[in-house]
This record gives sequence, C-alpha cells and structure tokens, in this order.
Amino acid sequence: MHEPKRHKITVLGAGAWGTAVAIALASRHDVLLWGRNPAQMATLEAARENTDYLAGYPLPPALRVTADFEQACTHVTGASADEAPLLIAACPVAGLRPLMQQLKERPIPNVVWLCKGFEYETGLLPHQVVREVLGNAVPSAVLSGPSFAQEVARGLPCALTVASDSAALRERVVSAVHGGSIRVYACDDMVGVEVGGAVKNILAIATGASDGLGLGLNARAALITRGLAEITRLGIALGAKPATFMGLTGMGDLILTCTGDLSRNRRVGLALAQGKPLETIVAELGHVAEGVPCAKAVRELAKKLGVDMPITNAVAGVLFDGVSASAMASQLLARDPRNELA
Ligand SMILES: NC(=O)C1=CN([C@@H]2O[C@H](COP(=O)(O)OP(=O)(O)OC[C@H]3O[C@@H](n4cnc5c(N)ncnc54)[C@H](O)[C@@H]3O)[C@@H](O)[C@H]2O)C=CC1
Ligand SMILES: O=C(CO)COP(=O)(O)O
Repeated sequence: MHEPKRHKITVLGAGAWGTAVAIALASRHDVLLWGRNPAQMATLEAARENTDYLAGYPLPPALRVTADFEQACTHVTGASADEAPLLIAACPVAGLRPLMQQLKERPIPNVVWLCKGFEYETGLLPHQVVREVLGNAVPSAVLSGPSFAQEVARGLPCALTVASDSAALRERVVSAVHGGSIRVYACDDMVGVEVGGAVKNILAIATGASDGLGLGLNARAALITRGLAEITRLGIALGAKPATFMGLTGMGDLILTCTGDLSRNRRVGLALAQGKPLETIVAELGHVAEGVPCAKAVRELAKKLGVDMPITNAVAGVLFDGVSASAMASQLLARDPRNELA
C-alpha cells in the first residue's frame, strides 16, 4: 500500500504543464510554483488562475506562487530531510540549460524535469544537458508519459513514468506524485523515456497533417505504428532499452499525442495541412510545440548516427524546406518496400 507522505515541492516554470502539476500536487504537499515573469505571476496570484497558459483551472487555495527565484530555491534547499524536498523543472527544453545554470551554485537536493525533446543546438537529451551543467552529484530524474495538462488539472486519471539512475530519487518521486488520480511507474531507462517523449511530438505533427488532409484512420494507424518503429530505432542507437518504447512514455504518449486534439503538436500538423506558414502557426498557438525544433535536431542526429527516420525527415521537410503536407504524404508512400521488422 502506498504510504502518503507530505513533501516540500518547488515547481520551476508556470506554463500549462508546470501549473497543472502544481495544481495536482497542492492538495497533498507544500507546493510553491515559480514563474519567471513577475507581471504574469502577479496576474496569476490576483486571478488565482493561469489565464495565459491554463485558463479555466483555478489554483487551489493551498498552492503558493512566486516570481522570486531565491524564494523558490530556498523552499527546497532550506527543507529538512524529513520534509523530503523535491525540485521540479517544468520549462521547455530550450529553457532547461539556462534554468540549470541558475541552479548551479545552489545546494539543491535533486532535480526532476518534465520537458520533452532534444536540445536544439546540441542534439543532447535533457539528462545530458542537466549533467553537463550540474555534474553527476545532484540526483536527477525525468518524469514523463501521456498527460495533457488540462486533464491533470481537472484531476482526471493518468499514469506517468519516472526514470532515474538514483533509486532513492525514483522512490521520492513516486512517493510525492503517485496518489489520488495519478499513478507513477518507475524505471532506470532515462534515454528510452526521453527519446520516446521527444520523438512522439514529431509524429503528432505528422498525424495531425495526415488527418488535416483527410487521409483517413488507416493512414493515422500506419503513421503511429511506423512512428513507433522509428522511435525505437533511434532509441536503440542511443542506448535505450527496447521494452521502454512499449510503455507509457513510448507507445502510451505516442497514441495520446497523435490522436488527442488537446495536443499542440498535433494542432501544428492540422494547421500545416491547411497550408498555413509555420511562423503564423507558432504565433497563433501561444504555447511551445516541442516537435518543431525537435524535428530539426532529430533529423540531424539520425543522419549522423545512420538511423533511418523517414517520417521525421518528411515532417522536417514540411517545417523547414517548403515541402507541402500533401507532397510529404506522397513521398512517404512512394518509398521502396521494406521488411517490417528490419
Ligand atoms: N502541456 C502539456 O500538456 C505537457 C507538456 N509537457 C512538456 O512540458 C514542457 C513545458 O510545456 P508547457 O508548460 O506546456 O509549455 P507552455 O508553452 O504552456 O509554457 C512554457 C512556459 O515555460 C516558460 N519558459 C520558457 N522558457 C523558459 C526559460 N528559459 N526558463 C524558465 N521558463 C521558461 C514560459 O514562460 C512559460 O511559462 C514542454 O517540454 C512540454 O513538451 C509535458 C507533458 C504535458
Ligand atoms: O506531452 C504532452 C502530452 O503527454 C503534450 O503534448 P503537446 O505538447 O503536443 O500538447
């Protein structure tokens, strides 16, 4: 039986996902949500709602918010071991390195990140970025899986996976997050969990484009399945365990993001099918769509590693090389036949 314990938790990043996670944890723990924009955090405090990133989901009275980075850090660095502190980074991949640099000289107890992607400039996975900045001494973990912010904020059921090579941190994350309507599974395959979370966003753009073109449910199922093959090939080349891709952060998140209209990445694909320019789509979205920078990073990485990723290449072609969505579909169909399991 899972023993509930009260934790001191700081969530760094007040976008849709950071806000939803803070809302979900505030009824069980002492949670402080930090956002980098003071004006936005003042509005959030006054309205007790994140009208910019998660409108319609009131903050529970127990959830405290701040724009003061010092206060956000002290909440966990000043906590006793008994208060089992947890530091959660809820920024996009692009913000991870700067955020870790801000944390570098502080005695943080651990760090858990929620972002999904490869660092655009370096092609590194989030755990590699974190270790490059903080070194290996700080226990670190990734928490990922199929989880739309709006559903988590509403308290609907979801299941996540925490991956870390620190058994103690895995246990702490499970202790803090598992409970209520959230189940948390644990594993030690950080590479597999991060590759699944990153590449599914690219495939959500592909399925969105296919659905937007009216190519049908058969095409959608084909893209998801061949997308999983693509994710698995890249993951294995990077040292992941193949079984991870059949789990929540692989197949689970892939299905959710490719089929759920709450997905921002899927919505990018739907808009590409209408012929909208990428700049317009990104501006109208108002949130990150990690699949966009990730498509470029993964295309380059796969080329370097000699991994065949035709759907990723096709999506990158539409996003960055002026290929139309319908030409993308034709190009994918025109490829030579291959052995399904190769
Ligand atoms: N929204 C969702 O349902 C889920 C999102 N995620 C992942 O979580 C990450 C964040 O996504 P969202 O919160 O949804 O994005 P969002 O677009 O709703 O909000 C992004 C937030 O990050 C902040 N930010 C941007 N750059 C930053 C930096 N350098 N330092 C600190 N903060 C920075 C922005 O000010 C904003 O508050 C992404 O990697 C996303 O893939 C994961 C699971 C679910
Ligand atoms: O990662 C997510 C759900 O698990 C959210 O996906 P989007 O970023 O496409 O909205």
